[in-house]
Amino acid sequence: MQSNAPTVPFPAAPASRKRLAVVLLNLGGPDKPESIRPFLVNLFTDPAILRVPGFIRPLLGRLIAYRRTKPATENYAILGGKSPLLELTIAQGEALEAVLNTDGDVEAKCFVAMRYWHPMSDETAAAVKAWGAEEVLLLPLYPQFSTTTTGSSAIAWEKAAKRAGLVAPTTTLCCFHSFPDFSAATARQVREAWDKARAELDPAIPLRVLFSAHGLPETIVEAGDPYQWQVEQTVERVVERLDLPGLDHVVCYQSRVTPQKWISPSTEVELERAAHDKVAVLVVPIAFTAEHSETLVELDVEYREEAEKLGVPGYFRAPAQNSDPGFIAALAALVRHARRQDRPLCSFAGPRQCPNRFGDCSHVLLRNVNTGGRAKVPA
Ligand SMILES: C=CC1=C(C)c2cc3[nH]c(cc4nc(cc5[nH]c(cc1n2)c(C)c5CCC(=O)O)C(CCC(=O)O)=C4C)c(C)c3C=C
Ligand SMILES: [Fe+2]
Ligand SMILES: [Fe+2]
Repeated sequence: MQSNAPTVPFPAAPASRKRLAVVLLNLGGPDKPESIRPFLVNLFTDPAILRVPGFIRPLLGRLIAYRRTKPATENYAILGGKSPLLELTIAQGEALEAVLNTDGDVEAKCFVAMRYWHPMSDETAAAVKAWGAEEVLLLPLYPQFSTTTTGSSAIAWEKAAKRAGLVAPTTTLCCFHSFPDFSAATARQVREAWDKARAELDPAIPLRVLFSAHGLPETIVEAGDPYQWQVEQTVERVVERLDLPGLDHVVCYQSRVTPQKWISPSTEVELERAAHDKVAVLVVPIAFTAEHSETLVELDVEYREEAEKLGVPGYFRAPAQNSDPGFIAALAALVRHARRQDRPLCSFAGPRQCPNRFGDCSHVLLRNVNTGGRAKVPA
């Protein structure tokens, strides 16, 4: 894992080992209380998030950010005034880099490019160039593709790479919602959390799994965003591997922050239903791969309190992946597949096509942004 600001020239790589920069894409979070407002301004002025005519966006985005600052500040105060996301992402990068460098054919280095707070794409693209990358792989830490997350980050990276003069061939991975190694690693963590919850809970009380994903405004899904469909796919694959026949489970959506209609059911409504049905819940974050405010505050504090108030007879939470070795091994497998470009990583099926802007990638996620080359489509 390389700091984004190299101060000394890097030594040349041995001739046979290509320099592969793996750029981990994530959303980012404030590093101190004063960063909360500008972080929110960056987020709400992104056209992928605030879909209004361009001339209104700067003003409206700032207004929404201004109104969101107080609740966000209260949330981050619980976490010491900052988001843990960068530290956790750096740790994921270090772990991934160690695994990738056991391969003989590459010299891999992981970088982090956050979308709305530092290090952002411009700094990272400059660092990747300074390191002398011969190949770049953009690896989103979002399992499911959304135009609001991976799509937005990929667009930001493309512009930043141009500004930095980074010309190394670049591959973008759009998603890994159904990637078997990812499903298996996630299922292992969920199963462990299930067994622990079951051991603590009165055997007479049923336990329901709430797979809780970040929500999206309905209009974004209606416009073709595959996120919700991919979340459902992830849940199906994970449940298949849990080996808990007849498991009572549901997919629900958290973190609504705008007044529009968001996709449903909400996690709050599912807590009400659990209270009504007198079942305990195991909440599993299914669209975040690292802990941050929406898991550590929303799930662990707010929803837990709400569940208690509603009389839900038990509240348990499975951890996000963070640097779980199984998850890191799955990321390494994804990187290897992506480099070989010989396997379909996207199971976005049928006539619907993955609307990521790097092409009509039905079944194929990868495209070489700089050269226009396509991944091979398997027969
Ligand atoms: C319209 C607003 C938002 C959409 C759409 C949205 C989509 C989306 N976000 C994530 C993952 C994360 N979101 C995070 C923070 C965050 N997100 C929004 C708004 C939207 N997100 C806000 C306003 C914030 C800031 C925090 C807050 O005010 O509550 C984070 C990082 C948080 C941290 O602690 O670091 C992540 C990660 C996904 C997966 C997603 C859609 C698929
Ligand atoms: Fe978000
Ligand atoms: Fe796709």
